[in-house]
Amino acid sequence: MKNISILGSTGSIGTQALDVVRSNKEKFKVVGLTAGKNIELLEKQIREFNPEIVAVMDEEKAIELKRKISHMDVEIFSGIEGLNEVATIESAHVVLTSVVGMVGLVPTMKAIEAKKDIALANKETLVTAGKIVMDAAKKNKVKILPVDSEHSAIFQSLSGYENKDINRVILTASGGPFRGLKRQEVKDKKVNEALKHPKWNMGKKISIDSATLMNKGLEVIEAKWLFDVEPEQIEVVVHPQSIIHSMVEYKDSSIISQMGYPDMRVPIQYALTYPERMENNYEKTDFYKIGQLTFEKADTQTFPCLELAYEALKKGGSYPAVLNGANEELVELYIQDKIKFYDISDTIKEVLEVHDPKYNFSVKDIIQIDKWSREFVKNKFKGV
Ligand SMILES: NC(=O)C1=CN([C@@H]2O[C@H](COP(=O)(O)OP(=O)(O)OC[C@H]3O[C@@H](n4cnc5c(N)ncnc54)[C@H](OP(=O)(O)O)[C@@H]3O)[C@@H](O)[C@H]2O)C=CC1
Ligand SMILES: CC(=O)[C@@H](O)[C@H](O)COP(=O)(O)O
Ligand SMILES: [Mn+2]
Repeated sequence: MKNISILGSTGSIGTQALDVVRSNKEKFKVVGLTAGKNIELLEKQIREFNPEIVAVMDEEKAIELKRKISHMDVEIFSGIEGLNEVATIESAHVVLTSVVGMVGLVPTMKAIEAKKDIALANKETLVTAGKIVMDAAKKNKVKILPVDSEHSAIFQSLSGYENKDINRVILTASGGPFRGLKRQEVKDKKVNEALKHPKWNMGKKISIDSATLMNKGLEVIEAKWLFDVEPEQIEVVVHPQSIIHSMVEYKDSSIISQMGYPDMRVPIQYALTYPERMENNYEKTDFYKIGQLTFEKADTQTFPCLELAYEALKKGGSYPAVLNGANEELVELYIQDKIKFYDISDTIKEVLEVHDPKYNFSVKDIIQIDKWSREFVKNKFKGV
């Protein structure tokens, strides 16, 4: 039996992970769950999966939940300390980090220090503090098992090979809902259209990131830390069918990829069963229905966020954390219809230009730098 704690169990990844558990109750036991504020869904999950402890980020919602289920045998925590409790629960073997945003960094570090293997969906953790996280994982001898579909694909395509054998990793991108459009056509697009991802049903923040291509930029940075490759070895290829989830080219020019019908339960399951594979009844890939697998260059004129992420990665140090913090704030403003599509990339460009970088930093420093970047955005759009 593998015991799992899920940080962000009420989200897109969290609920799909619980679906994997639901179909395999003899293999997995849920010991911890967390939500941001959706206590209605969390309560249902508690009733179904009977965890030992749960946490709700929002303090008032945590109190409300305690009142509602006071008769049940589950401890309820709140705030970031609550997330840390769920991340470090004694009985957990693996912690799935599926909260959205850099708020996942501290609980992930706590889980690593408590020697839990990490099934990592929360890419912002590696974007902001990749070196610190990977060093801590090495020191504590814990595995970081990628959940993000592209990184799971690379991880699977790497089996048995060493880093020195790699020429490049090729991240595939769907191109997002605005693929093929030009700046003039994209500039006034509203959130409802940006949320219509062509292939995946995901949370709002990552869906907007897909529309701007920042998701691919964050994934380039995530790949650097997970696979110890240089920015020049990471290539992005637009592949609108989202069947090839990513690829590795080796020094002998062979390319190995992982493919399949786009369903996040597959990489989630693999991270939870690794190194074993487990049967499931998910949709199988029908190549005759798909017909063609096509490839395009990413349009970085229309979607500058991808280049901005490469630039932040190449500059190194605290630049990726600044890029991420600003992006999180800007995406939230865009979702609230307070700013326009190109305010996102324009502002990230500005904040990267004025940032005074740090090259040696702790998690505490990164939290400060993240805050500074968010303040930059808040000041720029004060009063909107
Ligand atoms: N969805 C996908 O297919 C993929 C997602 N990812 C990554 O996985 C992560 C999760 O994405 P996704 O599941 O789509 O996101 P969702 O928005 O669907 O879910 C986010 C989860 O985090 C919780 N949460 C939100 N804000 C906070 C906060 N401030 N503090 C604590 N908990 C919070 C939410 O709680 P509540 O419901 O109460 O708001 C929810 O449980 C992201 O980093 C994303 O980039 C990676 C690859 C694919
Ligand atoms: C499912 C997943 O891993 C997402 O990150 C997805 O890849 C987003 O698609 P884009 O390629 O459009 O960013
Ligand atoms: Mn992805």
